[in-house]
Amino acid sequence: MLLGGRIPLAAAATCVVALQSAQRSLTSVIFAIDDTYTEGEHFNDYTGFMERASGHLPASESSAPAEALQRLVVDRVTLRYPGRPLPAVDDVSLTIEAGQTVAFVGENGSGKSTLAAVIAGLREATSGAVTWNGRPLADYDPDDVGARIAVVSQDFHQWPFSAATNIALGDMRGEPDVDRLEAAAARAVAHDMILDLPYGYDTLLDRTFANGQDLSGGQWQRITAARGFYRTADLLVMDEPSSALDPRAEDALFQAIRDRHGVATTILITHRLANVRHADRIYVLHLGRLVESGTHDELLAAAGRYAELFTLQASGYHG
Ligand SMILES: Nc1ncnc2c1ncn2[C@@H]1O[C@H](COP(=O)(O)OP(=O)(O)OP(=O)(O)O)[C@@H](O)[C@H]1O
Repeated sequence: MLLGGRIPLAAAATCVVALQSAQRSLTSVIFAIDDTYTEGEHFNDYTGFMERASGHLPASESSAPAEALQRLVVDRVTLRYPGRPLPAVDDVSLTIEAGQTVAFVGENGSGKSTLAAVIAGLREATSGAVTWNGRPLADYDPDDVGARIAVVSQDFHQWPFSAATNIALGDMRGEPDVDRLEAAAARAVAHDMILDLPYGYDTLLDRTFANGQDLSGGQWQRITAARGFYRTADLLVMDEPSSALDPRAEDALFQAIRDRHGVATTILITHRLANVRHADRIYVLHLGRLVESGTHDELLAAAGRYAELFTLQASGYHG
């Protein structure tokens, strides 16, 4: 582990400077910072974030402004991590239309997060391509396309800032907007919880500071989801957004995700299959390969891997 559970103060200060001086360069990578950074290839790459935020990673020479998402195509994408015998994502093709909610499901290690990272432009495919309105993602200005994509990662970082700033980090273009901030928090079931904090939205979320406050894992997860909702992105990737939430909060969060249907595009990754019933399309991954796709009803009728996992979960794993 290169960084501890908390970002060191000096790094936080550097980060604030980087954020302030490089608002234009701030991309969805902010959602993908992880405190379990172990190698240069990690999905949640802190160094990669800092370099992008400081403008160190050059945009592609042919970069073009990204227009609003109409159709996203994953065309025969394979990603092989260095030193791994098998690809994490193996020859996957799928199409996502604007406004759809799609779900990636499958057992641990089946490649869901890796595929989402390729779609979000956080990882480069070993082969194949992701196209945004028919044009390869790599052709766009990374900052520009990044501004249209938000990723709520399962390995979110706990920033030592106020609750308001932690949410506002979701969109650094312009001054934080209080109404938008509170609306995003409400959708993520975070608003009332924040109002209960000693200083409300101004509460510093780090107990090592005077008057700072610690949050539980589930409370942090709500803040992180609020960060995702705060960003007015065309495409929102939510990777296990409810793993630490209590049932009431989880239900409310998934209702908020359903409310996006037809308005914005959402990729949902979750092991809680009851929450993907309403998805327009469910993609089932197994050992990196796309093995099934369809609606919940279609997949149940097909009596394949999804039906097996769903039935197992619905029965409480006791058969
Ligand atoms: N940074 C990495 N370096 C090497 N291998 C990796 C890395 N990240 C993931 N993998 C491997 O890639 C495969 C797919 O991992 P991935 O995290 O995409 O699966 P997942 O379906 O999202 O899993 P989970 O449900 O546990 O979150 C796994 O075998 C995993 O061990």
